[in-house]
Amino acid sequence: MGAEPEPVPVRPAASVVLVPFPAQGHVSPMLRLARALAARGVAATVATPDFVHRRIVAAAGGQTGVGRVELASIHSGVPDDGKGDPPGFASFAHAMERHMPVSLEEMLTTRRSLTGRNVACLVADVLASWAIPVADRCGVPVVGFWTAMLATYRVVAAIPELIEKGLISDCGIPISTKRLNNTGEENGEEKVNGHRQIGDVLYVLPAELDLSTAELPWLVGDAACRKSRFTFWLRTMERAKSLRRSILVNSFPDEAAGGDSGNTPSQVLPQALLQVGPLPSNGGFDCSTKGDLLHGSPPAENPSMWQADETCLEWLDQQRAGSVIYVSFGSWVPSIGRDVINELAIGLQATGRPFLWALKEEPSWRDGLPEQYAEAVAGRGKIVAWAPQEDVLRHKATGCYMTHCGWNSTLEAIHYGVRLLCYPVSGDQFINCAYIVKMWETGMRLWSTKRGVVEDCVTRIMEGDEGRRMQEKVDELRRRVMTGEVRCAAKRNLDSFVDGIILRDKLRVFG
Ligand SMILES: O=c1ccn([C@@H]2O[C@H](COP(=O)(O)OP(=O)(O)O[C@H]3O[C@H](CO)[C@@H](O)[C@H](O)[C@H]3O)[C@@H](O)[C@H]2O)c(=O)[nH]1
Repeated sequence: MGAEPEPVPVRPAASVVLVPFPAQGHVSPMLRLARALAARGVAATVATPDFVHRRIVAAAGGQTGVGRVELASIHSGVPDDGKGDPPGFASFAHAMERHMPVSLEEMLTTRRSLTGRNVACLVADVLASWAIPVADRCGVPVVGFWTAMLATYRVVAAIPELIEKGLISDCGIPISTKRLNNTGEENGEEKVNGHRQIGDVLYVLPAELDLSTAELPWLVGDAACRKSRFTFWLRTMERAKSLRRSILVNSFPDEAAGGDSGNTPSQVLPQALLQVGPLPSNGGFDCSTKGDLLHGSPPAENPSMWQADETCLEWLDQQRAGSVIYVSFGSWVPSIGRDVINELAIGLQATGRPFLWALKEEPSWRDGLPEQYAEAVAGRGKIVAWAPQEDVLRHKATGCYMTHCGWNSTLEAIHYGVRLLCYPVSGDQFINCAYIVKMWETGMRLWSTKRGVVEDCVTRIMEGDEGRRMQEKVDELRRRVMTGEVRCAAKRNLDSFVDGIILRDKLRVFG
């Protein structure tokens, strides 16, 4: 990041507690938000369940702070020895409703009795909606934080309408494979005032995305898993309704610019949605013409739950500029399957190009590799458990990124101007992929990991005119998002949120 963090007043203006959902893709942006608040003079504490806290403190070298941000632990009751992968959703879903509220309530009341002041605001990840009633009970104003695209928020907020219009059952299962953003033309509908009329379909997304009901975010895993994810979403969105003040969104203003926005209806939501992204990793926010574009300085240390393998960077130093395929499926997706991994491995080998693959050490991922694969690709293919991803993306050797389209990865690729090969797996990744491929044209979809398809797509993105056009498009998007008016608008949203906290804390009234 190029921008220097802003100077901070000696005495914090107000204190804020931030509660992320306990997954890497949520903890990282919450830490960034906390750093941005700290850079504006607010005392920020990121409170995570003990099983996350242990890992990020270990990654931060035993320190209970990152920069000026304090790290605090919430008792979860989830058995964990702090080693290996953190517990998954099934293990902590119960803890979020039963154990963690008690611990957070104690934290908020203890802080009040120690300082004589209420915490000025609690920022709750919308997916950590369990924290909202706790804040209400403690009389602490609460604001939401959405770590993904605003478009995805619109889709989940539209669940009641999706049910009402018969697109999904009341368990969230698609009733037909209708397009989510059907243009409606086949139904003889007309555009009125630039917006298509809502008929038996719902226009929550721009038409050119062409998403189907089979790509809805809660359709994860088998039938039982889908049902429980949908129940989770229903509860989450019910609680989100009480977030009357605002929801901060880690996306950039004008996500859909360049598309046919006439097809996107205005959806009435109960709160202001403030786009404040991409949140910088060091708390600074530079919206000059140069903006946060600089490649020179490294991203600030943001500890993750796994130790990054720093040998990646020496290895990248030895590769030709723009020659490396970086491959990662993030932190939160279930294994894509043994056969799929096997074909992908053979396809990557067949490209004859250097590749760096962040592949989890779990057998469900690694067992898919062909026998003696490491030896077969030695010198050209490097496989690590966890890469220093931002450093990898900003490295001049990196030519393209094969990704699951997690939103943080998507933002990081925009920030560092890297073209994408998209292999969405679950959740919001299909929506992100549709934006990348159809709206921004900064990547192409890898429909299968069959060796021939991998070889063909890698060649097209790395050498062809198609790939060159994508590079131009991603450079253009990067400039639009990281500099000038869009960047300034994100900064203004963040500043007005902070001014609101400080002012209302002074007046001891919020809302
Ligand atoms: O080897 C690695 C792999 C990942 N990362 C980092 O981990 C984060 C991964 O985030 P993301 O790309 O969003 O993927 P997930 O961790 O899988 O994120 C979950 O949360 C996101 C935000 O809500 C959703 O968009 C995703 O679909 C969901 O899977 C990014 O900051 C990466 O830089 C590393 O540092 N090293």
